[in-house]
Amino acid sequence: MDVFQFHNVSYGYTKDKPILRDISFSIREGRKTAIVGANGAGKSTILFHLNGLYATQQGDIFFRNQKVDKKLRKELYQHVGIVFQDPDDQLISLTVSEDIAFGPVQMDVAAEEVQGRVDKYIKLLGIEHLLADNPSELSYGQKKHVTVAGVLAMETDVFILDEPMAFLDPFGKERMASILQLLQEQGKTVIVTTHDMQFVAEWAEDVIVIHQGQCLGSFQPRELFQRPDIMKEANLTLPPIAELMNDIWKGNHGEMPIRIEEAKKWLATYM
Ligand SMILES: Nc1ncnc2c1ncn2[C@@H]1O[C@H](COP(=O)(O)OP(=O)(O)OP(=O)(O)O)[C@@H](O)[C@H]1O
Repeated sequence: MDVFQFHNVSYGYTKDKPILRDISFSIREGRKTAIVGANGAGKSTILFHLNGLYATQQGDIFFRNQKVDKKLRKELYQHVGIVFQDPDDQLISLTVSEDIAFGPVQMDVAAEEVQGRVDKYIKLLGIEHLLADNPSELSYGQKKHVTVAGVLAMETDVFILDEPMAFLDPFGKERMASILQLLQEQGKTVIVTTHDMQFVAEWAEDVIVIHQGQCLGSFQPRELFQRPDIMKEANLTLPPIAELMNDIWKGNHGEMPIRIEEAKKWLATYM
């Protein structure tokens, strides 16, 4: 089943400049979906429609086959958690602990359960030592961990993360990758925007390509990397492993290796 469908959606921040132009695509339930495209392509603008922050101006959005009208748009946040690209847009409380509790409190989760979730997600993110700190005084990476914990604490079944890996150190990236994996194992739908094509290769099942406010299609990663026309039009680059392997693979011996583990196996077999 599709969790979201966009039908001919257009959107502009001002009347004279369309940002999303007649966009149609679907996002499947329980899948790991990446939305990719160059800076300014319109990815964040799409995400803000997915959790009801923005109302459609033209076209229709369907959430689990139900048209998103005024009423459903207001309820979407209970199903769809979103981690913004810039944590400063999201952190509002005076302590980390209050910030993580904010979402579930808004959703009328019982106090005891809220405390249980705060404890659980600070442990998962490894930020127990920050609990009493003021979020505004943390580093970018620490703030990001707090916002992720806050959205996890809402326990929605759709998770959206705008550039989850940006500016994280290698350890932070690993932790983020394992959280995304955990969400997938729990059967959640996870949607991310990213510029990191190696991450797309390693993680994504479906990739939606956006270029100048238009959708160039939905692909599986390997399929996309073998479409130089789409890659070029959307200003995307191959993931480093695919770039490296492309010269020696030359279409021989099965599928093009795009992941690190695949490349290792391929090299051990054929070189
Ligand atoms: N609040 C706003 N007011 C006016 N224009 C905006 C606003 N937010 C975004 N835009 C414009 O909309 C376009 C798409 O922006 P958006 O943030 O959706 O792109 P993006 O694909 O997420 O980019 P990036 O990869 O840089 O995050 C850009 O031209 C941007 O300047």
